[in-house]
Amino acid sequence: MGNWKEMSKEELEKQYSPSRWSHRMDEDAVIAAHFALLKEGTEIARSMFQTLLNVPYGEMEGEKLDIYLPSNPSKDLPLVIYFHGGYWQFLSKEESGFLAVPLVSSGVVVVAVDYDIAPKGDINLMVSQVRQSVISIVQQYSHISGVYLCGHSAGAHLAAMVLSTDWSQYKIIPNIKGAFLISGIYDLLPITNIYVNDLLKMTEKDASMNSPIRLVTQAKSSAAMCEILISVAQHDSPEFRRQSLEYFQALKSVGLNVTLEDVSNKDHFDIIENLKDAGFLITQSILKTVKKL
Ligand SMILES: N[C@@H](CC(=O)c1ccccc1NC=O)C(=O)O
Repeated sequence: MGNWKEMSKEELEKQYSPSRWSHRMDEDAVIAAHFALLKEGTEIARSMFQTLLNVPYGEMEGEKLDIYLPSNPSKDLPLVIYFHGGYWQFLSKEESGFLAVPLVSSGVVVVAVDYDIAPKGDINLMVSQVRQSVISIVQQYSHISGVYLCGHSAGAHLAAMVLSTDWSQYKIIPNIKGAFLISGIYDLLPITNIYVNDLLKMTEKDASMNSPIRLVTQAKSSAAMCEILISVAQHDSPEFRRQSLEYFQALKSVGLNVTLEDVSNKDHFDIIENLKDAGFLITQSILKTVKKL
């Protein structure tokens, strides 16, 4: 899978430092602006809509989610579950409500999920938490018209891991109708020996077992009815772009319903920040898919 094995540690660290590829700002500024925008957008969403904040989906302290509700909730609304990015070590649901602004305004329920980021949580715990969050939502909201997943960066990885879940080990099988995977990582092996793994402390076995690109056979059976949209930014690094392309090809080769969207003039950060706007390409794709427009 690619030529990352031939790259020096220095080159790999550059490829897996999204902030170094932005054409808009320098590294520190793009990350600072990212945090500020997501936080501000989340506060706007909380002021606009009825919310249920800090709803538990499990026993552990970190297993909480926020629900953003349309004002006239009818019975069969679509529901989008969002998993935030931040390399499994930054961000939280407190910065994950921004995308509710255009979606909830159009009659979609939005759920933002917290999971225990590193160093508190490891990759196995995070994957099991996001799976449990989906189960919990489906149990509580039996009247919705469909459940859709959305994730950015590390959150797209987690959403992809949900698609590859063997649900026979759970009490119910959630009917996931679609997934929006934005600038994700689908093979974790390239990051096991670089700075990203300093806090995560994944072994190669952890990385391999939690790599969606190695679990497409499971996705083929668990996500057979799912509409999958993989988006990647023009100014994502070549390695990030390769990861999206190869995951797209792998899902396509087993016959899944998957589309790849190359989003021009965006980088790793504004590709998700722009989901606060109704007119943005990916917002429109999400609305079309979940509302069957
Ligand atoms: N060191 C990384 C940091 C990073 O990827 C990041 C940092 C804060 C919030 C989100 C991030 N990335 C993806 O979600 C970078 O160079 O961008």
